[in-house]
Amino acid sequence: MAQQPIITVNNLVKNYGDFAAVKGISFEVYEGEIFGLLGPNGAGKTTTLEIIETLRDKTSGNITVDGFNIETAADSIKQRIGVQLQAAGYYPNLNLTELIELFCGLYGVNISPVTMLEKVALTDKAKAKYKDLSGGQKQRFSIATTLINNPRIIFLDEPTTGLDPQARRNLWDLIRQIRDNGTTVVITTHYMDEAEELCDRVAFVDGGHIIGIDTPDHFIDELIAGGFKRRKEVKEANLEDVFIAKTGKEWREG
Ligand SMILES: Nc1ncnc2c1ncn2[C@@H]1O[C@H](COP(=O)(O)OP(=O)(O)OP(=O)(O)O)[C@@H](O)[C@H]1O
Repeated sequence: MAQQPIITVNNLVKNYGDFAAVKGISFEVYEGEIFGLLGPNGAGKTTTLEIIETLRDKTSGNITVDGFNIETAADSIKQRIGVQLQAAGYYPNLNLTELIELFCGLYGVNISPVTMLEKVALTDKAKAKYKDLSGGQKQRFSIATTLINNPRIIFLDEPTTGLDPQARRNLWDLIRQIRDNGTTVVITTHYMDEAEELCDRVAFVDGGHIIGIDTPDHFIDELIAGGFKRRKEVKEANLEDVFIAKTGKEWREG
């Protein structure tokens, strides 16, 4: 079956004053995939995401999200997407149930907080405050908040940074589950193992340009076909596998 684009970015340019952060990039995100934007610090990933999310103005270029043009239908786009807020966005004195109720009010939707917390395995923290959660729990909670308006697409900017190996793997499972339930996921990450494991396709961004888009498998096969060889013989496991084998796979953060 042909892949249906749900996001189309055409020749996007973003200048901050004299500085060109995004220099004419084009790509499509397909419906139902996990799409990764990869690249070094300052490559222009967050800028690109924020423009697609309608949070930042572009300098030029065309973008459509779920059939809506960002210039003429930003409000319709906002209704169809879920964006992870930075931690500072959460009221410190509200517990998770109250925070979800607050978000439901903002979106004008009626969903039980327990249902949302169940999706991210946080029902036992329903009465806890956000600030008292572990790093992995905070990330899961913020992913739950992206799902409240039943979005077509969610955007996750480095969702596993700072998490331990179990918490990262559990978050990968959660993100796959969200994809399997029909939500398209756009993610940025600096972890290549994460991108390889999680993303259906990735785009490499460097210096404001896209320098390649493909599946992780194709990229790797292409490199090998070009004669690339790792210097060291690769073992069948790595230190992270040892860590997981010794400490288990269960949720760690209570
Ligand atoms: N508001 C701003 N004003 C001026 N320059 C900015 C602004 N926001 C970002 N930049 C610059 O634009 C470039 C791209 O930044 P961006 O945050 O999009 O990169 P990134 O790929 O997300 O990087 P990282 O991986 O570090 O998050 C950087 O050189 C950054 O300093």
